[in-house]
Amino acid sequence: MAVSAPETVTHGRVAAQAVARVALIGNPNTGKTTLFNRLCGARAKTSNFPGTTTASRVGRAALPGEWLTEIIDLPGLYELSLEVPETRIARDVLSGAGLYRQPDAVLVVIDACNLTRNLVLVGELLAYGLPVVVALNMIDLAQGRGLTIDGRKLSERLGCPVVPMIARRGEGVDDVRAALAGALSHGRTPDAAPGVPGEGASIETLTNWADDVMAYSAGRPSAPHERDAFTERLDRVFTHPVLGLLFFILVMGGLFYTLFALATIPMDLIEATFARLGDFAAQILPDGPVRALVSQGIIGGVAGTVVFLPQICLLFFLISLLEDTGYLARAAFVMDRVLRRFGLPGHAFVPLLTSSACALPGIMSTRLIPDRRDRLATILVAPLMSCSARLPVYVLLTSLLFANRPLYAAAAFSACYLLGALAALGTATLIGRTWLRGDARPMVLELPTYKWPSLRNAVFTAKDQGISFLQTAGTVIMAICIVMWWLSAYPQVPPPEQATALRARAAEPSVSDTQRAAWNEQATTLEVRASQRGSFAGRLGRLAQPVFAPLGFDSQLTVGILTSFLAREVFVSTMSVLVGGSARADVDVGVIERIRSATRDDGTPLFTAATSASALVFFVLAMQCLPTLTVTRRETGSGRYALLQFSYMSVLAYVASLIVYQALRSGGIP
Ligand SMILES: Nc1nc2c(ncn2[C@@H]2O[C@H](COP(=O)(O)OP(=O)(O)OP(=O)(O)O)[C@@H](O)[C@H]2O)c(=O)[nH]1
Ligand SMILES: [Mg+2]
Repeated sequence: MAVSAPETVTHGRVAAQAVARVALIGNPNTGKTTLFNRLCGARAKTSNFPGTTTASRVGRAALPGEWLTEIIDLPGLYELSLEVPETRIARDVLSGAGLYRQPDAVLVVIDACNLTRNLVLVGELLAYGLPVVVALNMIDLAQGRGLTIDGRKLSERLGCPVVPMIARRGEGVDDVRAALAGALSHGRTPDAAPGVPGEGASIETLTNWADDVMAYSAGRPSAPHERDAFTERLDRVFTHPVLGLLFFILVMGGLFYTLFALATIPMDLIEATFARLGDFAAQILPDGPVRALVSQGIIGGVAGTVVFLPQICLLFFLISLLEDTGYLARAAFVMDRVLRRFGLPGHAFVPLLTSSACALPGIMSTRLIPDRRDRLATILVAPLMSCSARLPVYVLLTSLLFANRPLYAAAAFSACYLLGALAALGTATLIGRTWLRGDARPMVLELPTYKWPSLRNAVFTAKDQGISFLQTAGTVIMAICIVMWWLSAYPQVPPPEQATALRARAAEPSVSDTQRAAWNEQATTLEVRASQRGSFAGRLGRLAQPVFAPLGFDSQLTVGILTSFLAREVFVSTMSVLVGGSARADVDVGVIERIRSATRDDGTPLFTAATSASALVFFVLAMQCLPTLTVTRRETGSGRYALLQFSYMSVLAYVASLIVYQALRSGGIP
């Protein structure tokens, strides 16, 4: 919870700047966060999907008249009286319970297109007795549908200021500031307008009152279900049980294809650039441990991180666009029918989809799910969805599996996502039938209106996610890379006798140039292999290797797998550092090429088809993310569930990889 502890305000003294608190509240998807960002100059995530904000956040805004204001952006909610987590937070904030200091005013954002339903919440808030300012948002959309709302008449009936606005374009934001400053300087609650239902009024009374107010202030009566023919027609397709599902699969397929096709261009560029940079560093630095650390450890580590940035940014860019059009909410609706069969609520769609970017926000967004049983089930299965940290590993392993056959690679890539999703659903069913018995509740999700997606929003989302990837994953990856490089480079062992002998023979003047080069190369390979075997990493890998041998992993791959238990994306860079020494002499080969040419101790290729497939399955299913376990523990309030999640997924991954490897081997595939 991001709400800060209460501050003490000295009363009785005229302060140049007073700190006032304003609670920002409203139905889901009405534009609260958009307004919050405008008021506070912040850039919190907004999207055309109800329930984007799941925890409150606080920002500061300057209002006219020296008011320095703290604004609390609350999660969207329909009725204060409902017993769900987000309304409990809102009620606590409004009544100043616990840590919260009671706000000095309430800013309600209402959607002009759904006035009646939004007014129910306004009615409840008016009964609280705090000064209220109503922001009448999305008037552009309302006008587009021939609906006009008279702000003055509405204000008259509500007994509080009403400011028409278009938060997305920033129109009316100054008026909101002025109205807030006015409400704050009035201090005490104005008397309720006649006709406003008092405290404890039933939802029925409130709805009747809302209808009445609506009829009085709107130019054309509109029921919430009244929607234009275009929306109707689109919805009939998108929410159709069969067509809707087909369309959904098509959209997701297109999404991943675009991702795969477009991101490779900047990825290749980044790989080539870093390869050159490593080459350059190796040339200018004097020979020794520093040169090796910089050109292999550091530059290799940075390359292994940055190379996946294009894909992560592109994924979030595309999801943001999709979300903003309003399509994603239809997809959730379609998915509800599917998910409920597996004992998950339609609400779980958002956390699961988010988890296919990253399980951390995914698990946090399960706060939306009202039922604890449903919530727990969703949290437990969420990390099985393929997150973007698996992306680099999938890219690597699928391209090792299907070199120069991009179509096959793309298919294998999609199959990984499918396998993850199926494992999640299967596990949910299993949990629902055994441990957490009970039916998932049907979903009540409001379909937002269709909108043109905001490009600006998508760019910002992509940028934010990219930065946060670099900050969280990047720093961890960097650190692990350097440690891994050290583990694989030390302790240094003397070159094997055979290598020394080869070099001595190569140094003789009678030897031809080609023969000399060949002998030297053989010597290098022998030296590298010896130093790897003697290093800490080599010893560790050999120690654990028997456990992973039935999956087709050699000691290098075992080291890669072991280190990736902290954060799975580390795998690629670990492998690239580990096999770095045995790379071909030319420095220009990229990461993937280098790993492809890696060999086992006996000289046979490391990544055979069976091993690549087995490793791929392992990465789809294994729980290799320390931060996720921390969040599971926090969200479920018990380390037990984190432990359960870890053990279950590890065992699942091991068994599945074992089956794949052994089946492929017995099928004659190397
Ligand atoms: N056309 C139009 N769109 C708007 C306006 N204000 C916000 N939006 C869009 O409405 C969508 C929802 O905005 P958010 O700010 O995320 O809404 P929210 O109330 O914070 O939503 P939750 O956090 O999910 O409860 C976004 O796609 C915004 O770009 C407006 O005045 N006109
Ligand atoms: Mg929000």
